[in-house]
Amino acid sequence: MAAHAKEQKSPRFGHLPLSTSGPQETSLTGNALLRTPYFNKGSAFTKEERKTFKLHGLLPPNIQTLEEQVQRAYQQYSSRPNDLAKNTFMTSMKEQNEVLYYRLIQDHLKEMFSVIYTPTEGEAIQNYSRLFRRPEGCFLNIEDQDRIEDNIDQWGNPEDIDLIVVSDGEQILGIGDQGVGAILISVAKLVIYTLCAGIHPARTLPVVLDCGTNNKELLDDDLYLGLRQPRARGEKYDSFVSKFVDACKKRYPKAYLHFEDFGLTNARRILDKYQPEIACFNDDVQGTGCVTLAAVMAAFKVGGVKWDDARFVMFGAGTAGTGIADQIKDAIAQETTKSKEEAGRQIWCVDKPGLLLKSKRDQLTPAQVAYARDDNEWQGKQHSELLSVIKEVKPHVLIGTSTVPGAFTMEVVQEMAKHVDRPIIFPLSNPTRLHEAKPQDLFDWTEGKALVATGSPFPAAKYQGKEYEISECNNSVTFPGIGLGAILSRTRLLPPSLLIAAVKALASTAPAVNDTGAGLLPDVTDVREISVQIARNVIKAAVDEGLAQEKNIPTNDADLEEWILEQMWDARYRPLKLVDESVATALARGEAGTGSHRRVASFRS
Ligand SMILES: NC(=O)c1ccc[n+]([C@@H]2O[C@H](COP(=O)([O-])OP(=O)(O)OC[C@H]3O[C@@H](n4cnc5c(N)ncnc54)[C@H](O)[C@@H]3O)[C@@H](O)[C@H]2O)c1
Ligand SMILES: O=C(O)C[C@H](O)C(=O)O
Ligand SMILES: [Mg+2]
Repeated sequence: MAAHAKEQKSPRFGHLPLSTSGPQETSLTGNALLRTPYFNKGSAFTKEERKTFKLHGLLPPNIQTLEEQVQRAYQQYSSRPNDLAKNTFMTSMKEQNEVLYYRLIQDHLKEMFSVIYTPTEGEAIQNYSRLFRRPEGCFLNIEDQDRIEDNIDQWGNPEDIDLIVVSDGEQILGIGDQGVGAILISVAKLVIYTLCAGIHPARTLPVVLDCGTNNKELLDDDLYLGLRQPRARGEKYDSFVSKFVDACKKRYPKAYLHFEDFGLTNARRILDKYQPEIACFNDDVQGTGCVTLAAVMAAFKVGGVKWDDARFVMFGAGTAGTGIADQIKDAIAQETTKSKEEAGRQIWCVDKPGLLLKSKRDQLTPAQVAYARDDNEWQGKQHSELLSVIKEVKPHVLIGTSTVPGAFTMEVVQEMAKHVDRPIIFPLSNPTRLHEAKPQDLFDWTEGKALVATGSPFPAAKYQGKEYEISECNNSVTFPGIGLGAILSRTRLLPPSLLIAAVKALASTAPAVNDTGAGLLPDVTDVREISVQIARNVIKAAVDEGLAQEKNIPTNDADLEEWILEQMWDARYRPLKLVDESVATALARGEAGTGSHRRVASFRS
């Protein structure tokens, strides 16, 4: 449901582009209001609201607070037998009452994060066509390219959408092609944006680009809801993506575009094409690169490693692996006197055939070619499997984005530990079952010396009676804050300088500076505050680069932080004001009951 950008007056800053407080206006009453999750307060509608909005007789008489509702909802949640059932419960709750949904998660963030996001969301995606109840988001398909603009158009006026998350479903987490089920990764990433950075939930749009699927199980499933045909490639695919991006630019010129879980052959190519044209971001390449770099920086502080001679092995040089390598390369070049090319030589990439070598360059993606080694460096040496590469390179850092569970064996890890004091090991493949190693094993195999962060959440590891927090090195720590900064500054583009600014903010919040057993990255419960720091740096960088289109950005840090905070959406009930349908309809520019379910509920926010 698109929220109109009613200008908000702040006592401190005057005009604010985004509104997050004050009354909300709607023409909806009775059952229509109760069935609109963005407005519905259920048992918390006040006495006056029940009268004004004709709710008498539609609700039991007792009026509850949001806190009481959270208590009840949490009991219902807890009674669900497993994580997938809990995830389904939460999806239903979101369709009933959005404020309650977000408040419930906010109050139990640590416990629920893995249920509404990775890894359980992966399971929900795999079961999309079986669990389907109500569509959520915008479904575009490659056979209906002529309708893209119309379909996109249904979601609001040009001012209404700040953020679009889009996936084509080819490489969902590490579970591969999930076809139309990818809509749920777009939805989940948007939920994280709202929870962790206060992005207004009604000003976002989840999209799936259904290009067919090569997942045989889905193609053979009678209940599969997506296009039942092989995944399109080549010109047809490119024209689909291009028409989609053009429609977004035309319809929502201010929206920031987030690409998620595209396949290896497309993810980087699409980013490279659109990065110079619009404010866009690929989470798997850039978000992962940023968070991993921040974790590496924190580990270097603990382990005393210097950028000049640090050696890195990337296991799995796909979208995420090369994205991380690029961020690390840039950091080496920045922290030392080396050129980017020299910096790249401190990174060894291993993929399916082994170490990437120049002689095989015609089989490599452009992003991989940058890391291919000279064959003569490896003449007479084993380089086709990870253990031999570890023996030769003696890396300080080993990062896994391969989707190969257990690839970091005891032998590999102990070989690494022979050569460095504090082996830095990040198994990042999601979901949990695909991790290259389990954190507890890494501690056991290295006598507690390993510095570890993982892609999905893990319990603390124990060594000799002491507990070590395992930080989640997941792009969810970075993409919300980067998005918040991009949206509030209305940056025209998102060049690397803005990402560097984001990493600096994140790295400065790292808790494990003195090896106390704390994790290498901030905890998820702190992400909202960290998002403010990240957004502040991104906004400042956008201003410095002349990219910020928002005119009223405060110039000093304290004011800037307050300005950001005032525009972050929070899960609390706001007073409702009944307006004439013609006012609301004019605002929504649509006719009630005809367009998408967003349009039906015309309102100002
Ligand atoms: N923690 C995070 O924030 C984060 C972010 C993005 C991706 N990931 C995870 O990283 C994994 C990869 O994602 P991606 O988008 O880069 O996928 P991708 O398909 O682009 O890359 C995977 C790479 O691993 C390689 N690979 C496969 N089997 C291998 C083997 N036996 N040995 C060596 N390499 C092998 C593939 O050839 C490919 O290059 C997924 O599990 C994903 O969930 C984690
Ligand atoms: O979605 C996640 O949990 C992180 C990442 O984007 C992934 O693809 O694994
Ligand atoms: Mg992803």
